Amino acid sequence: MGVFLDGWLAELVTALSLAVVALYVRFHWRYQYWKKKGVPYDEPTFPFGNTGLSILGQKFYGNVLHELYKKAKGKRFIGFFSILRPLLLVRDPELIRRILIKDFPSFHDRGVFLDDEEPLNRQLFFLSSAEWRNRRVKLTPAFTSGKLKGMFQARYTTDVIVSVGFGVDSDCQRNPDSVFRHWGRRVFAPGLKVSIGARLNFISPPLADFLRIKGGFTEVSSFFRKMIADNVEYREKNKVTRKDFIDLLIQIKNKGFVAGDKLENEKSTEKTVAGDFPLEDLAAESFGFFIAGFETSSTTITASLYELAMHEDIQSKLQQEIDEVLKRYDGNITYDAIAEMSYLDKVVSESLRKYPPLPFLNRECTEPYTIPDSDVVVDKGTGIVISLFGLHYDPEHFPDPERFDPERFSEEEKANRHPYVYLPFGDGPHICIGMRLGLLQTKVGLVNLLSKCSVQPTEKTFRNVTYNARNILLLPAQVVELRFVKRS
Ligand code: HEM
Repeated sequence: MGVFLDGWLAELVTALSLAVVALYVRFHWRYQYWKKKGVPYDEPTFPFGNTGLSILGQKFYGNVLHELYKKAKGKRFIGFFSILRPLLLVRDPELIRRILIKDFPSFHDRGVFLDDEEPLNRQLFFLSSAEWRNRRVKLTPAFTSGKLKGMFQARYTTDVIVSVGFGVDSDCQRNPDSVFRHWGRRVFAPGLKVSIGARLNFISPPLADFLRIKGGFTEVSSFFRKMIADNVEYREKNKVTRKDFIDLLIQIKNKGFVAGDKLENEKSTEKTVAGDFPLEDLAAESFGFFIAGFETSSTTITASLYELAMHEDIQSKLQQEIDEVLKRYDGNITYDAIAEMSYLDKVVSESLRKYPPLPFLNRECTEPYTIPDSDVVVDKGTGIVISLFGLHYDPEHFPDPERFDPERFSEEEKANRHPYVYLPFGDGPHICIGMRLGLLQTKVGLVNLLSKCSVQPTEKTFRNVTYNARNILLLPAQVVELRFVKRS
């Protein structure tokens, strides 16, 4: 016998039904949000809003956003929902420019949730603005071209990142099972639970916060933190210096700034002092460099090689440039030699257009904001999303967008289009801090390979790429099979 009804089962079913109805009403009411504001929006469905396929791992989030972008053709922005959270996808390049740069004070957070109980989460990409600003000022001098030139060694992605970031030799090229590749893979090819968590951190931060989902790094946390702590201790004890990020981060930890840069004097305000960048933050930051630089650059190298294999004419033209420049540098792949390869720059730019490793940018509205030339007020807390697939594949900006054409990046073509329709590294104060390093290591990898080998498709090489729906970063769902043929 139940308290109100005949049996406990009937009471349970009734209570559950009432809860579902209450939830449904709550969602239905929330889903009127954009309508009430007079903003065009994509009709959401209960309970995931417009991002269900991505949260459930059935569709790549980059593609979900691309479709929304296409649906909003002719409009400056479109509203949508991630579960209960209203988001605004912005299409208009002029409005994008304002959000990223001029009106940055109203959008200074990225709006991604990562639990700060996990020490590795305390890194630039995820910090909220109060801490981010100070950290960004400290870290910027570590990425100047002078510093990169000093660190530069001709190695490939994992090795470069590991060498410059961690000060240890990873030997990933000769040993594909090296410990770094192993841990790198654990970060980027996580299990189901971690991958759902990672998607929620980006797609639905409030739910991730509610569920206290820590982000994907807990599994790898102790390995990286111990490695960095041992490394720092060894260097400090034995007075070892190497020209790498760890050196620079140790300087920040001990002195509060990086020596030898203009910024040292310009920006060392009273906030930039020793002691507010402890070892734990140093570890988080170097781990951040590892994760931000590992997959992004290797994806760009793979994408470039894939397109070059499919376009023999472009590959020959590039190899001709590489051969000519390297001849002048006695075969040495130096920083200056890479800088002289202008066609290489176009090829990499076009690869980043078609395959932006992070195919969206996000910001959170941090104070009510009236969209210029409209009556729409964006409320504090609203998520702002910019679809890079949308912009980079928009035929209005890039005619015949599926075609791989490095000439889109000739000075003339670049001058003919709006600068905010091509944003593989983002822009504004949150722009990728590792842009120069990412480009450099991608180019070094390509030059190393293409100076010795040509690349060809095999019968198994796919013609239509699809993306791994469980990942936030762009990763092909299939293996990219290519044949390398030694050049004579
Ligand atoms: C081809 C390589 C790379 C691509 C395409 C790429 C792309 C991006 C993008 C799109 C953002 C977001 C920018 C925004 O929101 O406006 C970003 C942020 C960031 N990237 Fe990269 N990245 C690359 C390589 C690297 C490397 C090598 C590092 C470090 C060693 C790095 C470190 C970071 C950090 C720390 C942030 C956060 C910056 C901030 O919020 O202040 N990235 N990157």
